[in-house]
Amino acid sequence: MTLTLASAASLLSQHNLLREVVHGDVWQLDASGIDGADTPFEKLSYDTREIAPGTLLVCKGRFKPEFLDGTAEKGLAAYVAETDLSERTDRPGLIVNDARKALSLLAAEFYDHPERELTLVGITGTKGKTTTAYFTQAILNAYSGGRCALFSSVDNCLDGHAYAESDLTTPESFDALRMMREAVDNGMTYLVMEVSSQAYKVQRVYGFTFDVGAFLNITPDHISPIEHPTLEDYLYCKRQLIANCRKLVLGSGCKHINLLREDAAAHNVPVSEFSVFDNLEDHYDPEHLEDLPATCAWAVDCTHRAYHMRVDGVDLGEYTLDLDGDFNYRNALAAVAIAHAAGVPVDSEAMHAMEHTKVPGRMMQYYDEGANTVVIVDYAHNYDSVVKLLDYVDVRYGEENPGITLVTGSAGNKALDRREGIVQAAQDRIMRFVFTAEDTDTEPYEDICRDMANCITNDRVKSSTIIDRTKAIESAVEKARSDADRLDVVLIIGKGHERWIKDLNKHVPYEGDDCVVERLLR
Ligand SMILES: CC(=O)N[C@H]1[C@@H](OP(=O)(O)OP(=O)(O)OC[C@H]2O[C@@H](n3ccc(=O)[nH]c3=O)[C@H](O)[C@@H]2O)O[C@H](CO)[C@@H](O)[C@@H]1O[C@H](C)C(=O)N[C@@H](C)C(=O)N[C@H](CCC(=O)O)C(=O)O
Ligand SMILES: Nc1ncnc2c1ncn2[C@@H]1O[C@H](COP(=O)(O)OP(=O)(O)OP(=O)(O)O)[C@@H](O)[C@H]1O
Repeated sequence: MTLTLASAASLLSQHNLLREVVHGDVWQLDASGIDGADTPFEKLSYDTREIAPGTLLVCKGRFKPEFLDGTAEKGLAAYVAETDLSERTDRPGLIVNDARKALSLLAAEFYDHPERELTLVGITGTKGKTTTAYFTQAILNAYSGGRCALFSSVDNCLDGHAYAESDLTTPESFDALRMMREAVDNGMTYLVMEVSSQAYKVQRVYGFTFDVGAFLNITPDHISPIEHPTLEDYLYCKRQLIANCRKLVLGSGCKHINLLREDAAAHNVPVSEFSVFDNLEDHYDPEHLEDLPATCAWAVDCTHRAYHMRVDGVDLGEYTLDLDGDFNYRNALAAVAIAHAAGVPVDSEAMHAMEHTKVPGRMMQYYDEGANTVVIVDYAHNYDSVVKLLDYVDVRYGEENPGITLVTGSAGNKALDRREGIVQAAQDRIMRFVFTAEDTDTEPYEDICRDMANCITNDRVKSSTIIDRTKAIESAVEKARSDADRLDVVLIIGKGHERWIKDLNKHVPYEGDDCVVERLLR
């Protein structure tokens, strides 16, 4: 479909976004009288640095009028903005109530609605989005012969098998639609994407309807001046996925679950809830398994190395994942329920496809038997995920009473609640903290580590700060290996497989937690 000034004005008007069309001193509702109003735009962009001849520019967010200087020479055809920018450009402007919503609608039109050619799966939740998205993609790929694309906070995949590092958990709407078009042109029929609360806050998924939406869980996170002012706002944004999906897969036990059910009922969205039990006998009579929830999983034995799964009342048998942790079995059950809601029959072999899926930087375990040491590199970085990680250590290694060291930092300038959360989750269960650098913007690493150390209230736990992350890991691992009499578990969290650390919000090259550990244990 071609996008012109006249058709863009008409689309924005239909969605009650258009205030007026400005061209010099002339302000009007009808764009058709403007020279070139029916000439197709060659390009759509939200960045002046990307302008080429025939570009329609959408000015959004913290856009500055001076960015327009010199854009006429580069080929700016017209712009969309929330204010009249005629003082900086003689190009016509579509003045709108919400430029981010406009960007999403215009991009869908510009790329000829690729979202309509894909079965769209959107996954939200505080924790488990990436893992569940990878698991779901594995099932849908197995079912469709490799026709499932993925947008995740780790990587994007537009052809079912090649992965490229991503910037955001949920891409900007324009980028999402551009990549969807590429995915469709590559023959993809499914897209699994993570949907962050920010995505709804800043309209990155405006106008999208997900064939299946999944709401995994909600725990405090992402509360800061640049994300969400309150937990209520965080949850409110996440809840928008329910209003914008056709079927909902919902994690039972979610806080405020009644509100989430009400959301689904208010929007006529059918709900499939899933539950996970550590120990089935504590909850159900093994003689009456017909009483079980339709979609659930339970640990096969006390080692939790395998789970039994049941979906929509059908027994799927035992699952053993390549990724340890009860939480990953919960993510796996979510993926199976999502795939079923997306049309995969419960008895399809594809339902087992995620058993050998690994997710970069999640639950990577290393053993040094000679030194009686286990090292785990994981992406836990808030209260709940650290609790869950320590629960796993307890189930797997608890009998050996290990000495646990936690190597952790926390994000600078945002998600401020994580600092206290991580310390509180761990301080009564570990031997030692090593505080270190994690991604920051302007806030110094030293201040973040000091903040975390100041949250310690248990005076039995040891702590030290080594800002250089490589050195922090080296020190923690070497210390653990020096004492072979007792089992040591070193948990290195918050960066996963990332090969950079952000300073001043810019990527600074970094060896990677997993690579440091592999080098040390070689
Ligand atoms: C708060 C927020 O959503 N910010 C995002 C947003 O910023 P923005 O629109 O204000 O953009 P900006 O960078 O200030 O610039 C304003 C506009 O001027 C344009 N520009 C800029 C310079 C220039 O010379 N010319 C020009 O036209 C920019 O392209 C932009 O369109 O748009 C940018 C790209 O369009 C995003 O990169 C940026 O995300 C920031 C970096 C970010 O990190 N956001 C985090 C909080 C986030 O979204 N996280 C969630 C969460 C994750 C989770 O659950 O783990 C996520 O989905 O990733
Ligand atoms: N279902 C879950 N419940 C609680 N914690 C989980 C769950 N799944 C994973 N985790 C923990 O959270 C970490 C991040 O997992 P994952 O990347 O899948 O979640 P995410 O929602 O994408 O996270 P984020 O938005 O913070 O990047 C894992 O390394 C693990 O420690």
